[in-house]
Amino acid sequence: MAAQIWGSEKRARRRREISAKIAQMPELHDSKPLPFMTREEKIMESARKLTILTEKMGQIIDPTDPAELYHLNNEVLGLEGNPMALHGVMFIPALSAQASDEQQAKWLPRALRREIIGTYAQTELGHGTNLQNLETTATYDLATQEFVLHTPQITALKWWPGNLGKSSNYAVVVAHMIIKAKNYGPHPFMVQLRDEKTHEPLPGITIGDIGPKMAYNIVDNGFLGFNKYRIPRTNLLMRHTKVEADGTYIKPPHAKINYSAMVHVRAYMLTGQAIMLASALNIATRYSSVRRQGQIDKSQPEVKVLEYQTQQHRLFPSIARAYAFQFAGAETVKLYEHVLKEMKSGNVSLMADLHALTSGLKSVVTYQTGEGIEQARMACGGHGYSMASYISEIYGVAIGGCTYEGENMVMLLQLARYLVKSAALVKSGQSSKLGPLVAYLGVKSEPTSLIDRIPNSGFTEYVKTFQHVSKRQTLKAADMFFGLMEKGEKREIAWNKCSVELNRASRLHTRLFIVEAFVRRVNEIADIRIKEALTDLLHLHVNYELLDIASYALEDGFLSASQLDYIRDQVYLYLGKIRPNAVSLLDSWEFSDIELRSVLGRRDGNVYENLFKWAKSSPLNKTDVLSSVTQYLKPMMEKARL
Ligand SMILES: CCCCCCCCCCCC(=O)SCCNC(=O)CCNC(=O)[C@H](O)C(C)(C)COP(=O)(O)OP(=O)(O)OC[C@H]1O[C@@H](n2cnc3c(N)ncnc32)[C@H](O)[C@@H]1OP(=O)(O)O
Ligand SMILES: Cc1cc2nc3c(=O)[nH]c(=O)nc-3n(C[C@H](O)[C@H](O)[C@H](O)COP(=O)(O)OP(=O)(O)OC[C@H]3O[C@@H](n4cnc5c(N)ncnc54)[C@H](O)[C@@H]3O)c2cc1C
Repeated sequence: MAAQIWGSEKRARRRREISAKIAQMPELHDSKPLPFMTREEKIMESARKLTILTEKMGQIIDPTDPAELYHLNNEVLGLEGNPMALHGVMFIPALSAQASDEQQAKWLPRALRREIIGTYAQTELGHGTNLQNLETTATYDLATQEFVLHTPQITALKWWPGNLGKSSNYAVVVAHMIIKAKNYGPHPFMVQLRDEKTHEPLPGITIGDIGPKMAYNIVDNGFLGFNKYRIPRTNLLMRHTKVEADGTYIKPPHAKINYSAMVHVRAYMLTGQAIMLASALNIATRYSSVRRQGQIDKSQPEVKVLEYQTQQHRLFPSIARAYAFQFAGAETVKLYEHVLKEMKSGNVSLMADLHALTSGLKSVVTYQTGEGIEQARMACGGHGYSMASYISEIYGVAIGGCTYEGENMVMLLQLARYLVKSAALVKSGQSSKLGPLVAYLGVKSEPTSLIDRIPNSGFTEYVKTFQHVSKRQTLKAADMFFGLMEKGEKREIAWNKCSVELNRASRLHTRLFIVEAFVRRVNEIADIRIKEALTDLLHLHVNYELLDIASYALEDGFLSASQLDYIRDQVYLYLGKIRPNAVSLLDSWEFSDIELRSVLGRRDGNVYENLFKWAKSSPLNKTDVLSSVTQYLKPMMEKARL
């Protein structure tokens, strides 16, 4: 199963080997539990481990393999981030995709050797979503052949970029490029921010940390202002766009090609979300198989809380989602790598499809991951609320994904643009022009679902039902939009008036894709035992998800009330079937205790001993009487007693 999750036997084996090596290297372990550290201590601890990793990485992993590097980071540095998180996730991908060969030769080896640390500075205090209204300017000075970066007012301060505040000395900065008074829109520039020797900010640069956040507090998300700060013309990233010495602008082959670093993260973050969801569920499910509370049959001893149907219903559909996200994420990364290769050789025809797909997936996956992790926390009762579970940290980090790389609602609306265009093709009889991801919009649907009549259809009837509701909602929202315009409404106003319905279509379309990715994977599996276990999980997935969106299928009678009862029964049937495998389905992800960082979810299951030991090590327990008591509470009580 681990091979299914991680992509191959080799990958799964390498993960195990890497975890085993790290277990033998105490210098790479947290020196004390992260929840007991201040933010400054955590940042120091992370930097300490990061530098050891830089020295010893070659002994542990193949540093050219991104999957191995990712696992190493998760184990050693953890999910709260690290001082170079954005360096790997966005800075290097931005240079790789957007810098010319000559620029790459100059900067990439230095970045890869970690001579310099970089980030991706795009979002501003006043604007994150609407990139067209970013305010930082890069004005070309023909006389000196330099761009002059400037922050015209407080809202133009770069705000949020990870590791910008304190760690990075370089950044890819997105600014509006102005040449001879003409604004060419946002473009990426390579900018040195700090002196390479002293790490002091360079003159003309105001920079710092934006303060603590809900989670991710090892990352120094930062602010950045420029005061007429000059950089050479050749620091504009010039793989796709060029500005010649005389100010001549050569436009890129696709208007949005400079957005590639964002698409990179949107594609890769899906498996990251799956891992966080599976981690939280691993903790909750292990704990639920240790925790005994109450009886189902009063004549019997107390049961493990995992025996309760409500507990299973709370956890198991999310287990199925974690697998589904992992499989859909793997397909998306494959597509992304293909499109990137095509883009490098000038073929940009697949960019729109990739953008639509990743926009929808990042939104649905991050939202449902957040839901699943919060359920996992509640499933642990009181101990879930303790930082000893570590679930609150996982939650805080995971839901950051609902916001970064494009706010979820906004990204769903990006997918909706694609769906509406596709609906227009269907309506004008041009279904043959539909791309493979939306081809189902052009296929005539049956009048009613056959879900309960062909139970051995190998999920075909389920996929058809998802297709039906997605198609119906897409066409309905598109009709609403076109209808308003026909009545004379301006396009943008009509769009806004339909946007809730449009986003519903986007979610349904994305959920269909996730189901299909899960079905595709299960169909590919040869090992009968693995296939069986995953088929059970897939049964739970399709039935649970369909129940969740049933109102769309009931509206037009595609599903009947009795079919809904059938689907519900199937959910209960598969909850029971999955119960014996539940812990194994999560243990198969093979998270080490070091990686999970959860006292509650450790592999040994010694929950109560571990919790007591952990509480005793709390800094508050170093002394029996705190100074807050001697200084304030004791005098207060004494005064009251007089
Ligand atoms: C590893 C895990 C670790 C995980 C660890 C991760 C650590 C955290 C990292 C976080 C880093 C960040 O957040 S970095 C900052 C991220 N920021 C964002 O994501 C900003 C979100 N905003 C945007 O992406 C954009 O502004 C949009 C897409 C919302 C709107 O862009 P716009 O330029 O105004 O375009 P708009 O008019 O809406 O659309 C014009 C046309 O362009 C198309 N279009 C728009 N974008 C694209 C695109 N990328 N590719 C192709 N086409 C595109 C549209 O579909 C549309 O096509 P047509 O319909 O006309 O055909
Ligand atoms: C943990 C974290 C890490 C980050 N890292 C980076 C980084 O490394 N580099 C970087 O540059 N940025 C980074 N960001 C910033 C991030 O990319 C932005 O916050 C994000 O793109 C959302 O933009 P915003 O903050 O402007 O939200 P807003 O757009 O202001 O969103 C506020 C509300 O307005 C709604 N809204 C906005 N526009 C529309 C619209 N057109 N239609 C409908 N509704 C709309 C949204 O749906 C939302 O409900 C990070 C953010 C976080 C939280």
